[in-house]
Amino acid sequence: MPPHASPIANVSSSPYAPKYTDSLSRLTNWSIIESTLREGEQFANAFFDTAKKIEIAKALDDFGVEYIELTSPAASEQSRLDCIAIANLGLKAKILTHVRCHMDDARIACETGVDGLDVVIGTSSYLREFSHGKDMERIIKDATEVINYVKSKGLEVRFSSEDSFRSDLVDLLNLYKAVDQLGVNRVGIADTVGCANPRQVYDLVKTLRSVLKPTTDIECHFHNDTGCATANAYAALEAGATHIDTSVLGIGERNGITPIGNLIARMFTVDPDYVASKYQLHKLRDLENLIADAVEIQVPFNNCITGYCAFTHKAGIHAKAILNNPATYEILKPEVFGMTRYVSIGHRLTGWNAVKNRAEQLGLALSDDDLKAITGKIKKLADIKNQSMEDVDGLLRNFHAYKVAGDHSAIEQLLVLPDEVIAAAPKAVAA
Ligand SMILES: CC(=O)SCCNC(=O)CCNC(=O)[C@H](O)C(C)(C)COP(=O)(O)OP(=O)(O)OC[C@H]1O[C@@H](n2cnc3c(N)ncnc32)[C@H](O)[C@@H]1OP(=O)(O)O
Ligand SMILES: O=C(O)CCC(=O)C(=O)O
Ligand SMILES: [Zn+2]
Repeated sequence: MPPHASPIANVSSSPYAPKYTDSLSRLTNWSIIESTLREGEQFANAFFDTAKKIEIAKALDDFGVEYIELTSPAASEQSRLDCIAIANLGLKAKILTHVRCHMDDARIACETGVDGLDVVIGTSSYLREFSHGKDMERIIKDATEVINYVKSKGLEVRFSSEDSFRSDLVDLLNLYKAVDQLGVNRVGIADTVGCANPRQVYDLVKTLRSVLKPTTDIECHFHNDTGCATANAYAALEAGATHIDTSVLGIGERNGITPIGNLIARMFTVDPDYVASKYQLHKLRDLENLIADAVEIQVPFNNCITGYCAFTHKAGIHAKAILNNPATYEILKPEVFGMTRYVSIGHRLTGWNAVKNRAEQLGLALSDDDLKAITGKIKKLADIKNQSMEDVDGLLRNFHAYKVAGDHSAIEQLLVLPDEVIAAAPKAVAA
């Protein structure tokens, strides 16, 4: 095995793999703040009753997330009761609740039994003018009061600037320095409208890292409006962020945030053993199915790891190489996640090596010439419509039976397209 190779991943031979250790990087030392029960509740379809919230919290805890973030107890009486119920489950994960930078919210939240508060306030001019109406001086004043109060209760506190990437950098750094001096556990950066790209994220996190105490953690929250939520999370960790907000399947306000499964897939390629040591990877599919059912959506077909064709190989060139060595076209090993690989055969992009493999699975001894002839027949049929595995198996079995019987004319017959198939074919094919 090449240096750094892992028996659970196919990532070791990338010529672009990091060749030196970047002192800022937290790519191999990071935590998840799982926000399905906060950001996820902001998804248009989401309604979680208490029992469902508890089931989700337990499933997240089983999976191994470090933190579970809950909707503000100020949102409604039931939200408050649910916060208390989940804070009292005795889970391994730390329980946080997410509140406005306001003493009313902080007081209610501190009485719920959670481990910590994620405090947020918008800092962009859009939000200062059109949301809460406070200037930077007032934000720092309110932040100071809330943070001191939460700390006086002995709880963990994170302070975050909503819409960080449309906020003035000098304003942001002044605010973060002020809250850092107050002794927050973490500061947060939020790409609330999904406008940031990985390079901007890297720059902002790196700058922030340089002004904070080394012991202050950095949490990042990325919306996916322009498709960068997972890449931005990766860039943030490269630049020294310590915590990433996720939700299951990425559910959240609008089209949501970094999906936990995407983050796992991405980070697995960096340090598979580290990721496998923290999270119960084979439970990811059940976790996603739980949320998909709860909010009445399908797991997307192209979901990382668990999408229904995430480990399906189709084109003949791919199929041959995959059958020889799965590392050729797979960066992740399906079995690590409790998934299985599938080679699709019954289509016009198939190749004789894939057909040979299927014949071997069926225990049918056929020569290479036989298999090439059968492949030709599959392609002719598949030019009209894709063939099922049963169709392909039937063809292989019949060919084999005629061969054993020495019935050459039956084989010839088998290899031509029947008249009724030609007649039923679309005109261009029949001609
Ligand atoms: C980007 C994000 O996702 S942040 C998290 C979003 N989460 C939520 O909104 C939680 C669910 N929200 C709710 O249940 C309600 O909005 C509540 C309970 C928080 C507030 O409800 P209401 O008092 O009816 O106010 P409303 O929702 O209409 O407006 C928000 C109020 O919070 C203020 N506000 C907005 N953001 C903040 C903030 N970060 N810190 C302090 N105050 C804020 C606004 O100025 C406004 O105050 P106003 O009542 O003086 O106008
Ligand atoms: O609290 C935070 O950091 C993030 C809040 C949020 O959901 C957002 O800004 O999109
Ligand atoms: Zn958000």
